Amino acid sequence: MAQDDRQLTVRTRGLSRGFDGRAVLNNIDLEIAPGEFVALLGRSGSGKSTLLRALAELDHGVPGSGTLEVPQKRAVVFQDSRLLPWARVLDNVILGLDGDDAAERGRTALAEVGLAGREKAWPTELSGGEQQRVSLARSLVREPELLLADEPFGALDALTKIRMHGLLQELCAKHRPAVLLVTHDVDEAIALADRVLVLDHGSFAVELTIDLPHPRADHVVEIAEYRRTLLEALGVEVAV
Ligand SMILES: Nc1ncnc2c1ncn2[C@@H]1O[C@H](COP(=O)(O)OP(=O)(O)OP(=O)(O)O)[C@@H](O)[C@H]1O
Repeated sequence: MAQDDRQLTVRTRGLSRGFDGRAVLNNIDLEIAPGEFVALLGRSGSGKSTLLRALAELDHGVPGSGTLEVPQKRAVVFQDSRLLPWARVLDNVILGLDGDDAAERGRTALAEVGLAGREKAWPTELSGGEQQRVSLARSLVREPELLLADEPFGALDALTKIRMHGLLQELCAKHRPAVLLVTHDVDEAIALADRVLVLDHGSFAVELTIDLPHPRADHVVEIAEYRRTLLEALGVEVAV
């Protein structure tokens, strides 16, 4: 089959973005297949969020060029859950949804993220991890073909983060959105992704397929090898 005939959820060609005359993304060709989970690593300032915002079409006014194909049915999750403080949890989840069954769908999504019974809570009554669960439910209820996540677990403690990895993995296995996860965490990328990309100086320096079944934690030898490859690509010396 010719390459361009493949069914893809994301396709960029020659995507470039820059600020103040300085190139941040340089001719990026990115393809994400339906249901594929891609993690994006890169040093601070390498352009990860710039790429994610371009895919979310949240970068109007940013100078750039290239083409971008993304589905309309997409959702974005940020490090900060961005819940509306004056709306109860269920209302946050279904805000803007049409249909008589919106509340029912919202309840189902909340149950899926482990928050059944918390529909009437205010966001401030929830822990950081619970707020991120609500944020995931708000995305899920929209049945996105593409989930864009910008360091969604970056502010969580280590244990909560591991639980959230399990939850996200479970939700993705069930709903099969294509995912682009921006993260600083090499272990998170290896735990979750089918493919890891390392962004450096505006283009992909490394592309690594994580060829392990889920759950992955027991595959310590392979994980160590992937880890070494990715840390080297990020310029971190690994002394073992
Ligand atoms: N709105 C903006 N105006 C000017 N420069 C910007 C703007 N947004 C991003 N930049 C610059 O573009 C570069 C890439 O930023 P970006 O936020 O995409 O990096 P990142 O890899 O996500 O970083 P981090 O890991 O620290 O979040 C940085 O040098 C940043 O200062």
